Amino acid sequence: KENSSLSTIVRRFKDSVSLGKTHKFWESQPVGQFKDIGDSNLPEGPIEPPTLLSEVKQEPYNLPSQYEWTTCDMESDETCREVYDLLKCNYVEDDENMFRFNYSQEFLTWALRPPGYYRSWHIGVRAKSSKKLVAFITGVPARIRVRDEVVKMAEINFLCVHKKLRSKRLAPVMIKEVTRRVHLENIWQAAYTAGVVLPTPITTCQYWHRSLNPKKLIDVGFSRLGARMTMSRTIKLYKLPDSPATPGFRNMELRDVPAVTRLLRNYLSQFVVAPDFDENDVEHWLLPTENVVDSYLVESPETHEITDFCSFYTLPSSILGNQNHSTLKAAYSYYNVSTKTPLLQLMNDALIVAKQKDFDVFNALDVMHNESFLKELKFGPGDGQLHYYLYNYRIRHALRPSELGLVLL
Ligand SMILES: CCCCCCCCCCCCCC(=O)SCCNC(=O)CCNC(=O)[C@H](O)C(C)(C)COP(=O)(O)OP(=O)(O)OC[C@H]1O[C@@H](n2cnc3c(N)ncnc32)[C@H](O)[C@@H]1OP(=O)(O)O
Ligand SMILES: CNCCCN(C)c1ncc(F)c(N2CC(C(=O)NCc3cnc4ccccn34)C2)n1
Repeated sequence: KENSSLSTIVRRFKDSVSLGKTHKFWESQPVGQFKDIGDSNLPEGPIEPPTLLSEVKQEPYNLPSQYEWTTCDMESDETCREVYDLLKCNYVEDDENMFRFNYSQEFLTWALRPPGYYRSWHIGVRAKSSKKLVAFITGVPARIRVRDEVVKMAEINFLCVHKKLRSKRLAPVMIKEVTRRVHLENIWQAAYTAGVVLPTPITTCQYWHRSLNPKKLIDVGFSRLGARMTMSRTIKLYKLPDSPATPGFRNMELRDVPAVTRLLRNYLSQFVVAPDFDENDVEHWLLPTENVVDSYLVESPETHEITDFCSFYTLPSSILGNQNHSTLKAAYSYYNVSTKTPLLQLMNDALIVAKQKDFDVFNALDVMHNESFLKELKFGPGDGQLHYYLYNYRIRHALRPSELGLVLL
């Protein structure tokens, strides 16, 4: 978006203010502090040592008296529906409150039940009287490599407080409670992302968007007709072939897990921060799951070697207050590896299959090697930034997005 809208200016102002304001909660936490930026005497690694499990607070943190903790069993359709409804109405919106993420129920059960997950890390808050779910926060276990150290971490996500309960300091209680429950499993680090600036990002990424259905995107206000552009010229600009160009480009299947794991582990080893995926992880996170995650690979027609891989996840957004459309169908670039097929061609094939699947837009962060294809494949810079954070682990210098090999949902 060339001329920054007022909301972007306001957000940038808030971001810069955040650097100056006191963060009563975050200044009490073992995270990089703004005052420490540039202090290269501070060692890289854990900020606080682990404590003895007997020393971890055994009972949950106190909630305001009218609320109670609940563990959300995502295997229960009823509970999963309650979580879905809470997020559908109260989760992340864009700066102009035109869109709100609408993570599907099947996406949530996939995102929250990876190998080795803990049900106790799916934490809800209910009103005692109505039993209504009013807040949520989750963790899932992950092995994250930072430089040459593989660290057991919790990936924290889906922090949500009902709109009616905002600005009551509930979020810090949710965060302390998930921290306590993660500590009980002898895990002392976490990774998380947010659209807001907190102490202290390890890197800040830019979102890029590739129009697939430009007419709808303009109708709903996601994008604007370019200067000196007509609608028909815009539709032609973003037109894509009907089928992928790469010979041997096909859906990933269960039998491909070992080869894809090798390909991905080798590729991710070049980044400073990246997941340490094994075959079980690859089977869960990357095997195609309808309406949740799509993954493709290139199998050489001659040698049957698997040489390239690309994937994207499905995250629709509710369109708030538009007569003609209620849902924005968005695909988010996930993990991509190119060893033989040029990344540009591989990603163009990803755009082609996403368009075939009726997505309206294909989003990508400027992480890994994504910058090499964004402009050429007609992605435009978004106004959303995504800040990456580690909890209880210091990185001496902020990373460039291209040094990051981690995509959170
Ligand atoms: C070892 C294991 C560790 C595990 C934990 C690792 C840490 C995990 C951290 C969580 C990773 C989450 C990853 C995601 O899910 S990011 C997505 C977050 N969710 C949304 O944006 C959905 C819509 N918004 C809401 O539901 C509420 O506004 C939330 C719940 C976000 C804040 O509620 P509310 O607006 O009613 O505010 P408050 O009065 O209760 O509390 C104000 C305090 O909260 C700090 N705040 C505000 N927004 C965030 C945020 N996104 N991450 C961390 N902290 C945040 C804020 O700076 C202030 O602290 P301080 O500035 O005074 O210090
Ligand atoms: C905690 N998990 C982090 C990932 C959650 N993710 C995917 C996310 N976090 C912050 C963002 F800034 C963002 N953006 C995608 C870009 C975009 O599409 N912006 C227009 C738009 C359409 N729908 C929505 C809904 C909410 C916010 C912006 N929206 C900006 N994505």
